[in-house]
Order: sequence, then C-alpha cells, then structure tokens
Amino acid sequence: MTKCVLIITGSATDAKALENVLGTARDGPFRIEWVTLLSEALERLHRGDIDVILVDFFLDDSQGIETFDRLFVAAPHTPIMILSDLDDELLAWEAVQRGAQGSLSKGYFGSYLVPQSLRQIIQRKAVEEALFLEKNRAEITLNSISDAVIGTDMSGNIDYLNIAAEQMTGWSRDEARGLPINQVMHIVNGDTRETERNPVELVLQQNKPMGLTAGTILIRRDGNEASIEDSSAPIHDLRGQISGAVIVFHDITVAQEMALKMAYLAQHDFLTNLPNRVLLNDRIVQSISLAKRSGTSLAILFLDLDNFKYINDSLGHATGDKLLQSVAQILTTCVRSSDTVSRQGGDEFVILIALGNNSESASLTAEKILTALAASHSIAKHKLHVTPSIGISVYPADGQDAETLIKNADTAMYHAKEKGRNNYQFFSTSMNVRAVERQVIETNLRRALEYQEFVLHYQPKVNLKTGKITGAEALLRWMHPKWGMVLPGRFVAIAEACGLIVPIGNWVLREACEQARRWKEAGLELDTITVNISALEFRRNDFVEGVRTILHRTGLAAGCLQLEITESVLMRDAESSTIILKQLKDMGVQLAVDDFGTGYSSLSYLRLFPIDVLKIDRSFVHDIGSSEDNGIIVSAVIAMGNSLKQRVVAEGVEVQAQLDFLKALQCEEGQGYLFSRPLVAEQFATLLVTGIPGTEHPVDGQKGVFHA
Ligand SMILES: Nc1nc2c(ncn2[C@@H]2O[C@@H]3COP(=O)(O)O[C@H]4[C@@H](O)[C@H](n5cnc6c(=O)[nH]c(N)nc65)O[C@@H]4COP(=O)(O)O[C@H]3[C@H]2O)c(=O)[nH]1
Repeated sequence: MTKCVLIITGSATDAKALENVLGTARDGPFRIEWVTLLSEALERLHRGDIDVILVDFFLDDSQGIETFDRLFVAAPHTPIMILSDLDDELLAWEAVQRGAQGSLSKGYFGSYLVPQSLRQIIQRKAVEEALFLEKNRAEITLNSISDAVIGTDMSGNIDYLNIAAEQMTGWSRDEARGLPINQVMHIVNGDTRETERNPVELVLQQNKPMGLTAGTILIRRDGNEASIEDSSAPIHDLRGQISGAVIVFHDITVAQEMALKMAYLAQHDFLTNLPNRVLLNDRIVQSISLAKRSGTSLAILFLDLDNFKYINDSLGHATGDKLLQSVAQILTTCVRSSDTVSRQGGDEFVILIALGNNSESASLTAEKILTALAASHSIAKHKLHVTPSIGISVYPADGQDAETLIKNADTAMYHAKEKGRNNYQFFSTSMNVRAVERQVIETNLRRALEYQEFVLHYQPKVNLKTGKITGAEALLRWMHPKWGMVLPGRFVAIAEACGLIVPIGNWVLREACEQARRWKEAGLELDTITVNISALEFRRNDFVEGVRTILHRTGLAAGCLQLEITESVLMRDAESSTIILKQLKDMGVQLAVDDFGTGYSSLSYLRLFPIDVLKIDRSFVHDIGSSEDNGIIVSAVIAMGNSLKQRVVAEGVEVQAQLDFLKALQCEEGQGYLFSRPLVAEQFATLLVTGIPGTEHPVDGQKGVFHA
C-alpha cells in the first residue's frame, strides 16, 4: 500500500533530494507531499492519511523544538522524523526524547537507507499501535469480568490484580504489587480450616496449569470469608521460559448456598421440612443393606390422617397446613433421631424405623403415635382432633425393597381404615387381595353414576305404638351389570376414600327427595324421607346450599327431609358440626344421629346439637335379651332421648322380643327386618297403602308382629 510522507521543509533542495530517493524506492512506492510552512503542514495533517512526517526545524513560520511540539500535539499518533544535519543534532536528540521516532541525516538523502528507515518507522509504529490495542483490550477485558485475576512473577510476588481481585481480596493493585501472593490471597481448607498453599506456588514449581478446584475459602483482608473456585496457569516469555503465573478465581458462596438449598429442597417436604419420598427411599435402601448385613429388620409405618379432607374443606387449607405441621412435629417426637419420619404428600406420612432384633418396637411406636396424636391441636382458635390409621410392613418378611415395603404398608393402612380408623395393622398377604378388589371397585364406581347403575331401596320406620309407617330410609344399592346388587358396605367407604361419594350422595339426595314428592303427590302418607350423609359430604362448604337447591328443585318441603349423620362424624369436630346442623335446622330439615351409642358422644355436645332423632345402633338392639348390659344401654338412650325431647328410633329390630322390650321402654319408633326389609320404590308404595302386616294400619287387617 502506498505510504504518504509529508515533507515539511523550506529547503527546496532537501525536498527534491528526498523526493528523488523516495520516488525510486525499490521496496514500494511512497506518495510525497511537500509543504514549506508549519501552518500549511498542520492544515494538511488535519485532513488525515499521513503515515510519516519529515520535518525540518527551521521554517519561515516556526523555529526549533517548537516546530516539533506543535506537530506532535496535532498528530500524536503519526511518526515524526527530524531532518537534521550536524548543527541540529542536539535539537533532534531533544525531539526524540519528546516522542520523535528518530532523525534522518541530510547526508543520507541520496541513499537507499532513507526509504528503508522510513519503512521501519512505519512498521514499528504499527506494531506499537497493535500492542497498545492489545494491552488496552486485555486491560478492559480483565477489568470487566467478574472473575478475579492475579498475576505474579517467578517468585510468586504479585505484579497484577484486576478490579474483581481488588474487590475480592480487599487489596488495591498498588498496595499488593510486589507482595507475596499468600499474603494477599490467604486461603484455607473449607473442611479443616488449615491454611492452604496457594496453587500459584505449585504452578511455578511444576510449570503446568492447574484445573478448576473448589472447596477453599478465601479470607479477605477484612476477615470476611468467601468460598472460591480457582484455576491457575504459568506465563511464558518469548523464549518459552516460565516468567510468572496467573490465578483466576471467583466467589461461589452464593452458588454453593443455592446448590445446598436446592439439594435440601429436592429431598425435603416444603411444608413440614420432613424428608420427602426421595430421601426416604434413599434411607430405606441404606437401611435394607445394613439390615441385610447385620441380620436385623426394619419397619415401615404408613400413616394417613383420618378425615383430614374434612378439616381442609371446612376450615381451609391454611388451617389444614398448620395441622400437618403440628402432626409432623409430634411424629418426630415419637421415634428415635436415627429413624426417619417423612411426608409423602397430602396427609400421608411414612416412617422408617430400625427394629434391631425386636419387631415389637414397631407396634410400640404405632401405639405411641396413636396416643400422642390423640391430644387436640390448637390451631387458629380451633381445637382440632385427628386420628391416624397406620399400616405396618416389616423387612424382610413383607418385602425386599423400598417400593414393596411402602406399598404393603399402604395396603395395611387401608385395612386399618376399614377396621374403624384410629388403629394400626400389620401387613398380611391376604390384604393384597383386598387391595386389588378395592381397586376394581373404585374403577367400576367411576362409571356407575354415568351408566345409571344406582338405585334406592326404602325401608320403613314404624311408630311402635301404632304400627304406622312414619317415614322411609333411602338406602343405596349398586346394580352392577356383572356382579348384581352390591350393598353399600362394600363400596361406600371406597367411594368416600376417592371422593366419589360427593356426586353419588348428591344423586341419592335428589332421587330420594323426588321420590318422596311423587309419593306425596300420589296421596301416600309419609312424614319423612331419610337420607344418609357421609362425613365428606357433611363437611363440604357447599353442603347446606346443595341441600337447599335440591329441596327447591324437587319441590319437597324441608320438613319432610331427614338427614342422618353418624355420631362419629358429628363428634369429629363438634364445634363446626353444631354450626352446620344449625344452618340445616334453620332451613327446616330434620336431623338424626345415626349409629348412636358407638361414638362415645360427649353429652354436653349432644345437648347443643339441634337433633330431632337419635337412632340406637343395631348392635345394641341385637344384644337385647342376650346381654343385660346392652339392654341397659338401650334403656338409657331411650330415657335420655325422652328427656332431651328427641325421638328415639331403634335400628335393626329383627325379633318380637326386641320389639316387646322397646315398646315396654316407650321407644317411639323402630326399623328392622321384623317390619320390612328395604324395598324398591314400587313395593314401598304398596307397603304404604297396605301398612305393616299386623298393625292397626294394614288395610287387609291381617295379623302381624304387633298382635303376636
Ligand atoms: N342386620 C340387620 N340389618 C338391618 C335391619 N334393618 C335394616 N338393616 C340394615 O341396616 C342398615 C341401616 O342403615 P344405616 O345404619 O344408615 O347404615 C347404612 C349407611 O350408613 C350406609 N348407606 C346406605 N345408603 C347410603 C347412602 O345413600 N349414602 C351414604 N353415605 N351411606 C349410605 O350403608 C349402611 C348400610 O346400608 P345397608 O346395607 O343398606 O343396611 C341398612 C339396612 O339394610 C335388620 O333388622 N337387621
């Protein structure tokens, strides 16, 4: 590329001589411009593209070193060469001190040396510029990155710190320069806290880079600490000799804390802080291998809170969450610190306990849990009661791996639920058959509503004095296309467990109300139709409104509907039960306590509940005559009902002796096979017309149970 040389001299001879020699230069053309005044030169420089300036000191408009200074200010990056002869040598030397590239002796003007030295100047300038750029780029880059960089010489003394290194160590570059790296970058082992040798020392010794290492702690100048990750490498000179080292490091304190937090979160339940299923699985696997080696056993306790859903639905999730936290806390106090209490999600907890050689401690722990959880939990002004159902599986008898042991403990837990909840059951292989059956029923139940497989049967309630039918209890039947009629005992608990009882219960209520209205329209006399309400329905926030809507849509008077709720459901949260019962009562609906006598009701609550009817559980009626004690219970309930002005209905009246006993105690109403089994709607309508045989009411006047 053509280089442009600006010659500034008042001497036409000098200019000509230079022009000649440059014009014939062999190693590439020079374009030459010649000006005679400094002012002209400055103007020309202003336009740019000058590669070299050749200047004489003595011009018409400027003199001596001032000529150089003004050019240097105007074009600081353009090489300036002084045209000198012997007289000007001192001045030329001074100009070189101030930044001139050199002087060109006028004696050489005719020689080939002139273009060669000009070219060298240009090349040197280009290299200098490239170096400058390179250095500038490196400096800016090093100060822009968040990694700290420290450079040392061969002795490990610091010769460079970038801004990040200044910030991380607390030493400024000027303070640190020349100090040994160990003084500025003091590091200790993260585990032992012992001072560590700086990796740079090793790099200098071994002359090879060291990859990324973590686990060291940097002690800053102010004593604060930071976990760091560092790497270091040697620096070599032009000849490939090691001349120093550089260490690059960054603060990983936050990242490390975050990683620890993430690892913790991945293994723990956010609500209770208990280990989650991932960590539990890990612990079971470890415990199994330990038990295998030592010939000991371990137990898995699968625990589910009975009716937790109702608390969640009626009091809200925030209260439910607090209850779970309280339960979690109690559970951890029931086991040793080496055991694991984990939350699986929802209201399910799984506990891993090492049994050693004593498998009895599984039942001891389960009993401890039952007792500990029996105390009430004070949460947000509520006194809540929860009971657990616990299933237990034992290694090695009930499974060889974590998955099987948990599955079998879960199965045993379902068994505990079926056994009336608030108890524990050990797994047995026969339970698996039940579990499969339960699964099959659940799958079939899901389509039963859609395929209209449900029907209602009606069982009469009878006035024991007159024999008159006072009401009907609607009892659900499932007409399965293959299995035939399935009784509620086989599927209601499963429908409750999977939530299907809500749509099913809704259907029952609507169907029963519609049927009662139809009977009334047909002129058949019936005081009330009774519908069983499950706990899950009763505790739903929209339950009361749902009843109101159904009454409205079916056109049945509220007073004709009686809702039957079991004693244990009412007592589970007596305070909220009272509120719900009052709302139903205000609507005009009648209320009955089912299975009375089995739920250990507190009489003070019973007085508060706005109940119309107490139904004596059929187990007490069944034992009349065979056990004096139960006769006493039945008579006590009847007396209590009478004094509380509640009607008493005896369930499960099967034989005449029971009826006689009940009548003698002035029990108002009864229900049972002695009067009638549950009937389909048409049969029941006929019974309403004919009356119970043997009462004052049958139209055909036949003798029956009342006149035996
Ligand atoms: N041994 C004997 N049993 C008698 C006698 N008289 C009546 N029973 C039976 O006793 C049960 C009375 O209903 P429950 O105590 O409310 O007990 C009911 C009730 O708790 C529940 N259930 C029935 N229908 C529904 C429903 O629509 N919804 C809900 N949630 N539960 C229902 O299922 C339970 C069982 O119902 P069922 O199998 O229909 O059994 C009925 C009935 O057939 C008797 O003299 N001797």
